[in-house]
Amino acid sequence: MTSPKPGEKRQVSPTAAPVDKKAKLDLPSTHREEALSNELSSAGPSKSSTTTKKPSRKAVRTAQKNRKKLIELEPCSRDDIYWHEINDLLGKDAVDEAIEAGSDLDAPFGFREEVDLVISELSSNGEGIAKAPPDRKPWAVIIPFTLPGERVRARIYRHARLLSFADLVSVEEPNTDMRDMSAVRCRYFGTCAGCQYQMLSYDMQLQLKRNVVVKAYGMFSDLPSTSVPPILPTSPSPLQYGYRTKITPHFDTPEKVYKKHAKNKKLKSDAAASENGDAAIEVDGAIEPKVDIGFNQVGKREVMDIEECPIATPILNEVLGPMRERIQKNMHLYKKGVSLLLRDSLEISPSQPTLSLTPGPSASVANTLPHLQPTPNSIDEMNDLSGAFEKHVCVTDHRATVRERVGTMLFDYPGGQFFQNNNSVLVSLVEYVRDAIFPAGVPTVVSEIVEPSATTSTTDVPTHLVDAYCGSGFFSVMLSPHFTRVAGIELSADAIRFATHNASLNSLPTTKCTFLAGDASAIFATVQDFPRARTAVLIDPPRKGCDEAFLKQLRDFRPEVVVYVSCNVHTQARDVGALVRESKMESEVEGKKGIGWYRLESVRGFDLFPQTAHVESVAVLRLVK
Ligand SMILES: C[S@@+](CC[C@H](N)C(=O)[O-])C[C@H]1O[C@@H](n2cnc3c(N)ncnc32)[C@H](O)[C@@H]1O
Repeated sequence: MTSPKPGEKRQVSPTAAPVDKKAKLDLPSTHREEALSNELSSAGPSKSSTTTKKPSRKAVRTAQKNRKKLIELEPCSRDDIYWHEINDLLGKDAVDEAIEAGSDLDAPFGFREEVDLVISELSSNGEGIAKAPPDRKPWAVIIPFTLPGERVRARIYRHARLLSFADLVSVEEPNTDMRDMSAVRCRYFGTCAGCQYQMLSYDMQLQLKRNVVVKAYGMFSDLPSTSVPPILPTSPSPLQYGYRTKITPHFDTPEKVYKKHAKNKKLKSDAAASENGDAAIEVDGAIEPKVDIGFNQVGKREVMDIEECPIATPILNEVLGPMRERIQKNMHLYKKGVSLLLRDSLEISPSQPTLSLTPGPSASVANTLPHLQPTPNSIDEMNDLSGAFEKHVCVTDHRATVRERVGTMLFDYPGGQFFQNNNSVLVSLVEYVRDAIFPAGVPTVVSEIVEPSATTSTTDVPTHLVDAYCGSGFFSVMLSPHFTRVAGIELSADAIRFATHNASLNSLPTTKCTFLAGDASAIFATVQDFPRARTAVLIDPPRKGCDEAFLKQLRDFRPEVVVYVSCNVHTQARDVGALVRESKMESEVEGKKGIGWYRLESVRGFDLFPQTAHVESVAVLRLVK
């Protein structure tokens, strides 16, 4: 038996024994999932079945579901990435052996056991990975905030397949070439799940992100190494703190917190307060207990109370404090937990044209606090333009209109919709995409619609742009000066309304940019009049990447150049690999030899998320004949 590919199914006996989670939790040094896996591996009618109560169907189903969850991984998901990394770290033989023996879910650690480990490498998810000590069976451990070569003490809290997760207790021997704790700016670093890399120099962060791109193409593209060009150095973000234009702090259901507090503290006034479904009391003018409002704690579902986030823009931090106080005072009014929205916006003056969802407020009114700060699209622009100082406000309403400036263009979009989160890097990102589409140099700005003749050769520069997954038209509008026609498609009808509005906000001719609400694959039917040899297709899908239907339509359309932008380099590598392979196979079919295939020309990471392990990736594919 060989180690299964991610997502490959393993049979689970329908007679698997039931799991009494509570009882297993009480076992000393035994973790819930370890207990679960032990139960499951003893599947089959038990010898003592005459004395043991028959498991209920529900219990069997739950046990099977839990096992399945640990084994059948969503391809390219976080867990699937770990699985690939573990296979590399432990070696195929060890993995196959454990699967063969059926011990791939039996962890060699107890729940909350503390172990000394040496970190072997960094996972693409940002944590250190260590091998279990030599006196244990081959197993891997994931520990956040650790670096390769470090000797650390860690406390195990969860198991998966051939893998355990642990909290970092202490770094016994730090990697002093990499770790610089004086660089850390956030007091919650090491506990908050938001940032992974504050202890690293920025150059080191960029190097690590390049490694993630390299590994992603190795793990998921399924291309020979000769088909993957050397991954380019990661493009830096001009701002490394104070860049994030959107944050979503949240809090849990207050009632739960009150009940827990009441139970723990046994407050005298609990009974009275509980009668109102509210165990909060006023102590010296302050509401007790305070509900934590902030971000998730690393490795836990618990929310941490965080009053400031140094990667967020200044206006968001200014608003966060008073907002938290207001909510805390009125916490008893909340029946459920809430995810708050704070979005950095330029103030929209009442005289300026804008669009909003229903009659909701825009960035000119309500829920905003003004703040003067430079618009950090480019340092040159900031220095050169006298109007570079614009008023920033914080939008907290999902339906309110947010405005951002990128270079010379303005964008409006609803607060709850997608927009790139790091404004400071967007001009360089667009310029990179533009230069990839026009490798011989950017043509003079195209101001009029001049349809190319039908006899154009493939060496002609692109004149048409398809913007798939276009959101509120960011790439369409930014790149429109270089094309005669632009067509965008996007699932969200609201985003499409804003894309159309953004074209007019930036005075683009109405005939130049057209936007369609629908599934991305529907775009190709609407651009049949676009000359394929002079069309560039830009793809910027959500994290899950493109589906088969879209990739098939794209190959059928066969544009001259494809630029694939993604916040998930793993699904990007998968899709790019498929595009290269399938297009090559198609081009080798008798009678189709002239259609050409896609060569992966370049891949480069962009750092849209400094201090975190995330990386945006831009892949460029060109049709070769
Ligand atoms: C990463 S965002 C990119 C948005 C835009 N390119 C930008 O830079 O602002 C991905 C977008 O794809 C949209 N989307 C998701 N699934 C889609 C689908 N099947 N077809 C078209 N658009 C889709 C989402 O609504 C989201 O706006």
